[in-house]
Amino acid sequence: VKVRRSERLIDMTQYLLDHPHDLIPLTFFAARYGSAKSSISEDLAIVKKTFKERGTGLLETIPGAAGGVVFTPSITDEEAKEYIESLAERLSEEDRLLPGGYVYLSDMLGQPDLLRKVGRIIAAQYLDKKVDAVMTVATKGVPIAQAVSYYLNAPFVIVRRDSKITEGSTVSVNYVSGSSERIEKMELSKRSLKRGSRVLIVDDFMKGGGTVNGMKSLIEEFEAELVGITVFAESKFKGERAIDDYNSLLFVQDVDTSTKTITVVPGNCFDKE
Ligand SMILES: O=P(O)(O)OC[C@H]1C[C@H](OP(=O)(O)OP(=O)(O)O)[C@H](O)[C@@H]1O
Repeated sequence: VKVRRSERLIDMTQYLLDHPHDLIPLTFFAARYGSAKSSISEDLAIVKKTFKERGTGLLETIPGAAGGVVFTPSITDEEAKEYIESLAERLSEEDRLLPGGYVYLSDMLGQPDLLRKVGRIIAAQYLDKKVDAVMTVATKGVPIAQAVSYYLNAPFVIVRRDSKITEGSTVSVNYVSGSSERIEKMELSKRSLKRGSRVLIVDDFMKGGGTVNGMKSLIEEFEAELVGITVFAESKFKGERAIDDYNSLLFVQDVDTSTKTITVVPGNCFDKE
């Protein structure tokens, strides 16, 4: 039975949003709606135009028999900036300062709407890159990595600071935990990453940068490739950070221990444009 255009457009949009980065042949949609490929092409042109105008993402058409369409989620700079500014404001208002200059984020990092938006914002930073895996360290980085992995349609891998037999054989590295000048160990199951994988590092918070540095050396141990680093928030760090090329969504600019207040502003991710 033939499906009307208005219904096709709604269902096709939903399908594309649910299958980011998948190559979907036109014949799939033609069969799904009992329509000619030419009608499907016209439908997709409408979706492509609307996605572009609304900043939903890119809809690329791959020509040829093995061709089809690929949806790559994105977000406009304006929408991302506006959202991050609202997060900065929220973080500055509430009592979130922890000892050692850390900031309490766990409530925010458990909110589905925040994770959806942050996942989309971070994934959009790597729109033009190929990412085979998203790497983070247990525990607070995990929800962010999962959100980003949805939008990139790439698996996420969890680096751990403790050994578990359920992880099988692992590769481990020692790293200096910047904030505490302590030598720590982190490890990743050997099964997690193939050689040559292109890996994006995400984490919830960066202080001394030791943790991110540890993940960088793990990626080298796996003979994989670092695509980029994005942290949800970073704090000022007096010492020398061993990482210079990273993105942060938020920056804890000022910490006043007497009034227990912090000033949070948007991070460096907008400076790079
Ligand atoms: O830049 P650094 O000085 O290395 O600090 C950033 C680390 C510390 C903190 O993790 P923890 O709160 O220690 O551990 P978990 O994420 O498991 O809560 C945070 O999630 C980053 O991973």
